Parts: sequence; C-alpha cells; structure tokens
Amino acid sequence: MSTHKDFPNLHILDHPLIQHKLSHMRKVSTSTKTFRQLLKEIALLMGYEITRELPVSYEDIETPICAMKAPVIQGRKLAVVPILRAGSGMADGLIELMPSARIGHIGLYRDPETHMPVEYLVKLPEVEGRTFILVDPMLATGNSAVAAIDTLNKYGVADKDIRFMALVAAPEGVKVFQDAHPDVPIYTAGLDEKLNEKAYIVPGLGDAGDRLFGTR
Ligand SMILES: O=P(O)(O)OC[C@H]1O[C@H](OP(=O)(O)OP(=O)(O)O)[C@H](O)[C@@H]1O
Ligand SMILES: O=c1cc[nH]c(=O)[nH]1
Ligand SMILES: [Mg+2]
Repeated sequence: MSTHKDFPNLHILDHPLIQHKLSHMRKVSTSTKTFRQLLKEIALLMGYEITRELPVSYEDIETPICAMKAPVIQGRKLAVVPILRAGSGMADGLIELMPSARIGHIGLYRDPETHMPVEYLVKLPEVEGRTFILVDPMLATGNSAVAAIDTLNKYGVADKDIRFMALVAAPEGVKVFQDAHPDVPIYTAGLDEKLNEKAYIVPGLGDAGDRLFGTR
C-alpha cells in the first residue's frame, strides 16, 4: 500500500495480484463472467489490505494441546455499503471476507447529461458504533461518492467512521472527494490519468455497471 504526494487521503493498493487482476478487467475483450469474478476477487484482496489496522483483543481459548490467549477482532461492528449498481460487485467480495458484516445500499445513477448523481434508494443498518466501508468501482467526477458520504452523514455516520474503496479513480474525482470529505480515506487499485469529455475515466475500464451486468 502506498500514499500519493498530492492526495494525503489516497492509498494505492499496489499488490501485484490486485494489479494483475485489474489489468484483465480493463481489457475490452474480457467477458462479463470474468469481469464479475475478477471484481469480486479484487474487492476481497483490497478488503484484506484495508482491514489491516482493525484492533484485536485477546481471548482465552483451549487448543487440543493447551490453553492460550488468542487474538480476535475487537469490538466495532462493520457495514459494507455498495453504491448501486456497480458497487454490489465489490460488496460480494468483501462479504466473503467478512461474513458477519451488515450490508447497506445506496442507489445512485449519473444523469447522462449533467453527470450529477440521482439517488433512488437508501437502506442502511443501525449506525451506532459501526464502521462503514463504502464501495464503488469507479471514482470519476467524485460526485457520486461525495453524495453517498453526504447521505451516510445525514443518517448519522461521522466521516471518521467511513472508509471509501474504489477500484479505479481519476485525479479530478479524488480532488473533489478530498475537498468535500478530508477525513474519509480513499483506497484504490488504480489512480488513472484523467476524465474524458463524457466524464469517463481514461484509460479506465468503461462503464463498470454495464460491464458487470452485461447491459448497455
Ligand atoms: O464519480 P462519478 O462521476 O459520480 O461517477 C462514478 C459513478 O458512475 C458509475 O455509476 P453509474 O451512474 O454508471 O450507475 P450504475 O452503477 O447503475 O451503472 C459508477 O459505478 C459510480 O457510481
Ligand atoms: O469511467 C467511468 C466513469 C463513471 N462510471 C463508470 O462506470 N465508468
Ligand atoms: Mg453505469
């Protein structure tokens, strides 16, 4: 994991396995089935990296040989919140890693003309004492991610209790996000070059939702 000199909140997950799988996802020739499988696998690997700092406490257990104090993840409850639709493909991987996490949903789509997000669904678990991992493969203009965090705030989740995980990010979006929510760390596998005139990430991987679900 490395940080970026211009973006103090941005953590780039540069593990070779993550990078290798992302390269396959980017290819225009990759099928829906493979894209879906790789998104899930990368999310699991990213989840492994970002949960590195979870606090542990020690519990008395008995092995078949003797008693010992064994580390277990301590206290705080977790929620995974995908931004629909494409975020659901990442949530699948995280839930495999953390099967007892609660799952919330925030449904947003980008208006094709204005590129501004339109909210169509919010359903969240109890927020008290919980850390939220918000997931979406694409951080493009940053407007969807900012809107999703604003929504979490509205439901009582403080920025300090949120982590945002995006597969690929554009510098423009990282800046917008960081200016709006400087206390929310962003974890990404790829900081790309720029946005194009339709606000798609370049080189990116195209429309993540369409590639995940086989729509257009
Ligand atoms: O940073 P932004 O410019 O806001 O763009 C990123 C958003 O665009 C995509 O969703 P989309 O609107 O295509 O919805 P979908 O997942 O249903 O396809 C993507 O999954 C993000 O949510
Ligand atoms: O490149 C992009 C930008 C926004 N949404 C996507 O799915 N892809
Ligand atoms: Mg889409």
